Amino acid sequence: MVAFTKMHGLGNDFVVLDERAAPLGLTPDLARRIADRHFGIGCDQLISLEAAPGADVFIRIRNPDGSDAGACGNATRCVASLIAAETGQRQITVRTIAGDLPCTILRPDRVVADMGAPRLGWHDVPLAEAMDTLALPIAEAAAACSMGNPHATLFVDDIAAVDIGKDGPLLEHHPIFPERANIGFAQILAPDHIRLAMWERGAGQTLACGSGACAAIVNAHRRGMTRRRATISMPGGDLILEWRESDGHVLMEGPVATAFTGSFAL
Ligand SMILES: N[C@H](CCC[C@H](N)C(=O)O)C(=O)O
Repeated sequence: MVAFTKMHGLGNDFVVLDERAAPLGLTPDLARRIADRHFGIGCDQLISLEAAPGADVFIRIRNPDGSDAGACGNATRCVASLIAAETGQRQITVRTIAGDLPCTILRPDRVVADMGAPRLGWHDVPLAEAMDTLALPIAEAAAACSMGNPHATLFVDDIAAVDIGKDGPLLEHHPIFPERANIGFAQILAPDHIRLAMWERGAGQTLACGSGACAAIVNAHRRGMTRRRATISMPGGDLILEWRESDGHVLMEGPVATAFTGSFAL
């Protein structure tokens, strides 16, 4: 039997598997089956912990469609809290394929993750051809950046008027995004408050997305719509984001929770 921990950040939920001692031999098909909410355990992302010399842990991030992701803000905070509970450390470095992310444990259920610096060039996202990442030709007000994974933020007047289940998948698969993209619909409520709804690449609509919240503050500030620090309210709750002026890193503060633990036969 394989033990798992079911965690979430703002309802963005994860099956966390510990592969530090030995790999489980997961394949995209197995990942899809574990992530299935009816025939499996169910989650927005499947997270594998792996040993990481020089960091506290490496996380491999898989979507419910079996694809890999380079970043996951909510899982980064969740895993940091898990490792902190094991080690008693207050500072945890979570390694991802996109880099090392230093995390600070504020409380057992509240973590700040340094998500690193966004990448703002069209080829970084990536986009299909050279263009201004602040003005994508897919909507009136749309901007893109990479947080280690591709994000587009569409600024809308009223999120309630958006048909996310229709527009989300169309934009995720738009030819402008050769690796697809995570799509955020953002409504500016105040210079320090953004409402955000997410359509995630490979996962669909989720209650929250940490890297999407990072992209929202970066893109909103670049467009002159917000300050560098804001509360991002998503259906699952609030994150506090700061795009730090001194080094350009994005800091994300928010809650983490363990829902339950269990085991299953692979
Ligand atoms: N939920 C995650 C992001 C998952 C991104 C994934 N859907 C991708 O393909 O990049 C977060 O909290 O940042």
